[in-house]
Amino acid sequence: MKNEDDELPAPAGDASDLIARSWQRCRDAGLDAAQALPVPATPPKTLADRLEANARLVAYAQPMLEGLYQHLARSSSMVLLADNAGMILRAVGDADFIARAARCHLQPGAVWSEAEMGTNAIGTALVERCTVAVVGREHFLDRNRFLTCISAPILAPGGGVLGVLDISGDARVAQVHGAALVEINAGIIENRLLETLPDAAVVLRLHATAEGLGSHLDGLLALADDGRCLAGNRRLPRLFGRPAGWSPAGAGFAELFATPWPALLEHACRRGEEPLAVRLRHGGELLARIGLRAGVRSFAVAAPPAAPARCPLDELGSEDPRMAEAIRRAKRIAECDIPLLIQGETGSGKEWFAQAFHKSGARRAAPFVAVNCAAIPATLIEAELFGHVEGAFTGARRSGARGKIREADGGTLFLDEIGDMPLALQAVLLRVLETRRVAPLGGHGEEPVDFALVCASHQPLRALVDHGQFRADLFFRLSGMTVSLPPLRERQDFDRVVRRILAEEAPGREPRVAPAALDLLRRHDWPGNLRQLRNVLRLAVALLGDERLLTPDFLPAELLDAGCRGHGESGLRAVQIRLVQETVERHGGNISAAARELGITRTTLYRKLAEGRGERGAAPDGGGAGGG
Ligand SMILES: Nc1ncnc2c1ncn2[C@@H]1O[C@H](COP(=O)(O)OP(=O)(O)OP(=O)(O)O)[C@@H](O)[C@H]1O
Repeated sequence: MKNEDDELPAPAGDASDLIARSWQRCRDAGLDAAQALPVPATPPKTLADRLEANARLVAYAQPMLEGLYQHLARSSSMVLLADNAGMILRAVGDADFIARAARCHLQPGAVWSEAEMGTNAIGTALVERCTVAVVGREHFLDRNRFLTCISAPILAPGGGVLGVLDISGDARVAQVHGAALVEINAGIIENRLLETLPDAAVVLRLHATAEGLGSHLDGLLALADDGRCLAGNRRLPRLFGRPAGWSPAGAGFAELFATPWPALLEHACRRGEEPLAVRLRHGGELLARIGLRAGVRSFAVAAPPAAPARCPLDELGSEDPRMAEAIRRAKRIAECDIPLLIQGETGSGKEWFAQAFHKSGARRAAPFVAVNCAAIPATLIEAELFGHVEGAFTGARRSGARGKIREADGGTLFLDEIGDMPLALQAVLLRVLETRRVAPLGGHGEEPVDFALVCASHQPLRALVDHGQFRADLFFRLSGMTVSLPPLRERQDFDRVVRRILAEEAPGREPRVAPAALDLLRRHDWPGNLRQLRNVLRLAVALLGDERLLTPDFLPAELLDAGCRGHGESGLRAVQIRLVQETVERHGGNISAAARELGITRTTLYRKLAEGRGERGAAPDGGGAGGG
């Protein structure tokens, strides 16, 4: 039988010093080409941590992974993203090849550094900091020789390597143009990271010719609002006649350009993205397209509102560990344009969370536009989101409509219950997210839009993807960062939540909550979560009038019945007893008055009091507090 290895490409004799250097490093490190596959050592938590630490990288790389894979589809290959330690973070590819690759741990969570896996494109690109192809038997470890891998490093805006973009495939299938593909796409990811740097107020795209401006060959320069240079992309040094690896970070605008900074801003404000010829300090001229970042668009005219003293996300109740974790994660990306997905039961505060997220970011001065995908008939969502021109369809508004996406331009679009969005529309939304352009129904042209995206769902979106009800590519696009809000019944800061809502509902006269009432509230299941709690407390405050003590009498009767279900009969009995004791106390020991108020007989009331004292023979009557 023919050995599969015989069909593999042999290492090109002088294939490269680069491969030879890598093999030497492997030998020096004591790696053995025949070594067995170790048991995977990475616990899933580590992968989750790395995904979180690299949230911006993952968010901007994901569309590139999918786009690249479309080029390669059905060619026994996959596209991978690894972090700067070589850990694979994401993989998109043929199901068959993914399964084969998993046999040598080429999968998310595995570390493909040279030290772990010998010469391989990911690990070797990280060491050599350049695009690397490792073909078949060029791999140091025997078990990896069925692969051909091509990787390009992804450089951080401020310098250093952030990660690696890789195409891996069957060594018998030639990866034509693979190196160019990974390199171009790595450059595009770098550009997106630079364009969205949280501190950048202005991003210049520079090119020597008008025809070349706007392509992936542009030099990019990110600047703060005072003209200080923050970072440049890998094409910038050549445009400024500097050596590769030169960084503009820290330089003032006037150190690089002879054109004055205010003139540049004025041009941007008056002429938008129309190219401007800018003079360089050391001679020569480049064409510049000036991008003013959303949220700071009007900074040349008026300063953007200052960030609030306390982060709005912190106001949501960070005393609960799960809320604190959700807040901590969201705060990490609040200043960047990474899509946030909020999962949580109905009424658990997803929209409030989204609003606080918006107010915590650079777009806080721009609109927050919410769309509930479950509340709009499927036939109308498209017009609602994308807008329509006059008479685009029967029933269309005569004047047309801008559509929610264009209303959110510059700000944040919140898509609630995204899981309910029809599949056909998911494809349209994906296109808008990819192109950042929107075409109103019945119109001819597309318009550019710029918004941060926050989505929410009470259904686990991942499960919808697994059942084919939600597009996987859209899911990855939406979930740059996912946070889960705990249901109210599981919140450890329940008492504080009650007090906070009471303070909001009865400002200046916050009532005290009697222990029995708090007990009742704590025991309830709260299927409607914060919304339901607020409604219950709002009603209680209305009934209280001038009274200052919120007792169980002010709570809806069904709270007692429904809420205690599932807590067992003894729990129910304890609540009933506490309720009876409190009522008697409030009536100064007047049993008849208390029984009248509770709607039970005096005998039942005595029995409850006896039960409370732990006296024998006090049988429960089995009814609710109002029975007897
Ligand atoms: N952090 C909070 N503190 C106090 N009350 C809150 C908080 N968050 C939400 N609420 C209350 O709960 C109500 C519902 O909140 P929200 O609309 O954000 O929930 P949701 O999870 O988006 O609900 P749905 O799943 O039905 O869309 C709000 O109107 C508000 O009264």
